[in-house]
Amino acid sequence: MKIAKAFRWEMGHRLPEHFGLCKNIHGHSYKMIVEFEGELNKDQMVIDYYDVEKIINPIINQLDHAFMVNTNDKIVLDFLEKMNSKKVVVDFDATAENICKFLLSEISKSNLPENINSVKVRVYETQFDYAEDTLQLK
Ligand SMILES: Nc1nc2c(c(=O)[nH]1)N=C([C@H](O)[C@H](O)COP(=O)(O)OP(=O)(O)OP(=O)(O)O)CN2
Repeated sequence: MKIAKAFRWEMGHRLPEHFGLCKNIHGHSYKMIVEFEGELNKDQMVIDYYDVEKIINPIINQLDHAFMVNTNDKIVLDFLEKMNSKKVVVDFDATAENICKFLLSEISKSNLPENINSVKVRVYETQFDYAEDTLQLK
């Protein structure tokens, strides 16, 4: 059985090596759908939506109104530091694919209930495109 919940956040990024417009500093209204798959627990739930929020909200709060910057992108990193601007420094370019991996890695740090077999995240960068990845726990 699966349950899912959607989350939104605003975040800036750029893809420094991109051939097109994405190399520019810009932002997106990101949307993530997180799915938990597993057996029903004693409360007849895969996981309570309240508990999903407890796991996901702190991760989203890190990202919301921040700029996700690759640690190698020294010009932007320097600018953000001088501006004392909210940032998430990562060791990858902020593609939708890598943001999925990042989110799954953050989710895996929380104490997930024993009955959960897998977690899937789907990240929409725009209304029309998304990346998706799954963390298999069992
Ligand atoms: N596989 C991926 N391709 C692209 C990514 C990505 O993360 N993974 N990212 C970008 C850019 O960040 C870009 O901002 C989003 O691209 P795009 O869908 O083209 O967005 P637009 O709003 O410009 O879309 P329009 O169709 O022009 O309205 C690019 N590729």
